[in-house]
Amino acid sequence: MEPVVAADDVSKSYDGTRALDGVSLAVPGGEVFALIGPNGAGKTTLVRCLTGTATPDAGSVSLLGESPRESGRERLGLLPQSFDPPDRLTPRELVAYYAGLYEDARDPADALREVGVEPDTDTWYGDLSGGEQRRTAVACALVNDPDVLFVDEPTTGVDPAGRRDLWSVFEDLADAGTTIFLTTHYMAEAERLADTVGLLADGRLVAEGDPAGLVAEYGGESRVVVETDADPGAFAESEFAPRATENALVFEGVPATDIGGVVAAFESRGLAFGAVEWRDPDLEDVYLALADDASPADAGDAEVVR
Ligand SMILES: Nc1ncnc2c1ncn2[C@@H]1O[C@H](COP(=O)(O)OP(=O)(O)OP(=O)(O)O)[C@@H](O)[C@H]1O
Repeated sequence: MEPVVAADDVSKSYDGTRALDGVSLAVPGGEVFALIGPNGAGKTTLVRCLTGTATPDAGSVSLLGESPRESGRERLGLLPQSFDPPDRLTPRELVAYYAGLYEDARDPADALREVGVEPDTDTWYGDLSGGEQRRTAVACALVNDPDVLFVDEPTTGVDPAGRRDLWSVFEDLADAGTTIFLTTHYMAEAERLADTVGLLADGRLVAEGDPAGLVAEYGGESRVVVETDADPGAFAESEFAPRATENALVFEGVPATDIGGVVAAFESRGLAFGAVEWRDPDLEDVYLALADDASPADAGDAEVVR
């Protein structure tokens, strides 16, 4: 079956900055694709190419089987990363404005309720909290009941409970057959929602696959994470070779039964430490392993993990 969203060897530069460098992907109908990657990796540029608001310098894109500029706008929902509507509109007025652009739109109040915004509020958009603004923006993107929905960082600025509410909204849409293309900096969001995750780094898709497959391939082993300021060098003469993160040391490959050994190693060295956690690797570990060392020189074609 023809993919709903497709990119074939897409490249795009801005004034000498190569934002996309030979990206290919295909999203089948009804799937959720999550694009992750560091700031400046090219995610928004890819979304813009796929939705027809930017034109690739090379390669081709298709949306619902057509050039994005030609595919009917009533079938597409788009929440751009920066959405800056007039401040002096209530959420209902704003969503009604978007509904008015389509022949057959949903009831604005229903769309607002779905994303958790009170449709009868008199508060202007400009006075809503950042999270309420983002939810209202999501309501604008889905008011035309699109077949394919692009959401560029939809939950940035939304509090954890609100984020989970929006995840349920996206899950319900996906269950009803909507194809969703999501970009996010929240790995838990990608892990929960996506059928397929693509990791973009320096304009190249360096890995692609289902979340569990990516974790199995790149996430490494289970690990003990110890909150501490201690230097990993303190363990040079030990059986452990920890790696430092911002506020912790990570002891990879240590089974749960050996937590005591790690704790004893801290105590015998007189090193201060806080919380001790044993956990399996997750998508964040994949991201840290791949996004950090991807460079244009060493990023080959995306390795597909299924
Ligand atoms: N309109 C533009 N003019 C010039 N450079 C641009 C433009 N849009 C993007 N870029 C550059 O292209 C690169 C990719 O940017 P892009 O916004 O696509 O990344 P991103 O992955 O979405 O980043 P973020 O996670 O910070 O939103 C960056 O180096 C950015 O500065």
